[in-house]
Amino acid sequence: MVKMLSLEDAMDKLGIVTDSRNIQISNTTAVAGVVSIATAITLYKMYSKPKKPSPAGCKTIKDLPNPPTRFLLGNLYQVGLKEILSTLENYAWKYGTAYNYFFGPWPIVILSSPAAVDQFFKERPHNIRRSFNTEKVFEDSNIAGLFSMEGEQWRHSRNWMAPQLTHAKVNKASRVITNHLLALKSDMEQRSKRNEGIHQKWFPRTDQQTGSSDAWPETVRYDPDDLVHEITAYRHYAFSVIVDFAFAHDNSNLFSPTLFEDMKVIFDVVRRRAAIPFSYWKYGIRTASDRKFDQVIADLKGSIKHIIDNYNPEDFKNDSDKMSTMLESLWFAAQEDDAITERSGISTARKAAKRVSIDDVIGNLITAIIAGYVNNSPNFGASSDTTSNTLHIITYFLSCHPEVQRKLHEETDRILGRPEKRANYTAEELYALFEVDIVKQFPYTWAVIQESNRLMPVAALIDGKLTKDLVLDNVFLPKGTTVFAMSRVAAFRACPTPEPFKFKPERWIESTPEQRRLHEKLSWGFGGGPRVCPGRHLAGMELVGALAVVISLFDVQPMEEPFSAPNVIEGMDLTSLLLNANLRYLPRYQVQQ
Ligand code: HEM
Repeated sequence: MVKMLSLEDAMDKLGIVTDSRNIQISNTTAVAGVVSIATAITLYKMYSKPKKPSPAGCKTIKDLPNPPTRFLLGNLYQVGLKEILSTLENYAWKYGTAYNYFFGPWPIVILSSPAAVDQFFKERPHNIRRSFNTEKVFEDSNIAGLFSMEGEQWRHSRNWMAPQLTHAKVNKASRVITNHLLALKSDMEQRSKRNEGIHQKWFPRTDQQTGSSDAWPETVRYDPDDLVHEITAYRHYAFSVIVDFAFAHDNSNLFSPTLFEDMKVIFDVVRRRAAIPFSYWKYGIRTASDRKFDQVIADLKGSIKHIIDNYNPEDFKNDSDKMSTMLESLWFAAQEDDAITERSGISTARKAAKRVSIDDVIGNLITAIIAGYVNNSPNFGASSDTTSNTLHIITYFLSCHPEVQRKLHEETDRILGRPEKRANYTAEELYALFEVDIVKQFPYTWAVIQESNRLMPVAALIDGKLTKDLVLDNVFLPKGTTVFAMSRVAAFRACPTPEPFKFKPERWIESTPEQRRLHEKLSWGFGGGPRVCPGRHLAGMELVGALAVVISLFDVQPMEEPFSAPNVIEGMDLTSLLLNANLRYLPRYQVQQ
């Protein structure tokens, strides 16, 4: 007999608190029912529509190859969500520049020719929108911002957000990041100490062993449980820079001290909500994390409102050299104070900002944190930190390429001084050494970042749904088609320099002007077209700062592990995350205890 239980009971079992509802259902019947109805509706919609004629000479979706499918499951049986990117990329190499992948009965067109990916980026957001329910989830969660918006709303937000993140504006932020660099240095010293402790435990010095000459001293005490995957130091750094840049100006006590931890709940909840096809939380159904989410958002909004209410415009007027935070700039733009808005470099945003509501400002500031700290790709439940994962990936590449690391050390030592000296710089001393544009100041360091982004971008795949019929790379795709643009594969296909799969930062410096131009064109680590990452200049400065000032103080090496240890792999949701990359950070200077 099928056990009947109320929705409330079921949700309670799952840790979900409901308002008083008393719908009687059985688990399996309900799930089977929903799946069957959804499938039937989809199949009906797919096959009842009159087929549109495709332009002459174009392929259609039906002409595209696909990996072998199973009834109703499509290709889903072949892959877990974690391996989705590597699976889709391998198929792209096997099936070519355009193929179908079936998510159950739903075909998704996977594009990986440079021409198609380039056009995909250019067509967004007008003719291609984000797929799945990104816009709705953010909107229903009251945190709509640039990342999730579409259409006119997106254009409007982009018009006033992008000017806050220009190259010129970001260059003024080098003073802001110096303090955070010093904090990162001391975090890295801790991390170095901890990992060296593990190393010493695994490989105790044999001359300290006792026992008779025919004893078998235990010279290796490797224990994989000693290792923890954590990039907290990088996360803290990325988080404090973006919070400072967006609103706080070195005044972190404007926010709750637990904000860093609390933000995680935002990402977790948004991710979960995106995976569920209806906005359950709007109907009083709430898990503990949904309630925590509401509280964190309310606190955040309260803090931002408090900053706005207590803001003294004179502070800004009296210090014209100071970089305005995004919040200040937006505040002034909204006040229509022409003199000040011009000085803060946002006059182009003024018109757009006039119509900005406090909720728009808040939503977009939260978006900046989400996108700058965590690239939350809600479509598939992916969540991976953009800046901090990029830093982790780069340090891993450095550990595998000592000759590249040596060149990076040469550049940074030449510009900033020997490690012994610069390890003790104050924030002011460090700031004095920075040129206006630190990305240009450290060309080799920047080439290392570009090369790492080419090989392992945090977003190697970007999704979209067509809002009108389009021909992409000679394939006719009707309105409503979901496409994935495989930007990494596309960039590899047209790599203008030899050995495309190798880590060679020199290709960004020593190649011909034509090769470099092509590399830049194919460089989609920050997306492309109108929706290109507006935070890329800030991210560039953060990354160069961290590598040049902090990471280069250490000799980064892989932890010594046996062959039985798990391989380093590119773990995936939809964004890259390096797994099993355990590193040693050997200081190149005497660390003060
Ligand atoms: C290494 C660090 C970063 C990487 C690799 C990165 C990468 C990307 C990529 C690939 C996109 C395009 C996603 C898509 O179109 O679907 C994007 C969009 C975006 N990024 Fe970044 N990002 C980084 C840092 C930042 C920072 C620091 C900020 C904030 C200041 C930021 C704000 C945004 C926003 C708001 C969008 C959405 C733009 C739109 O849809 O118009 N990102 N980022």
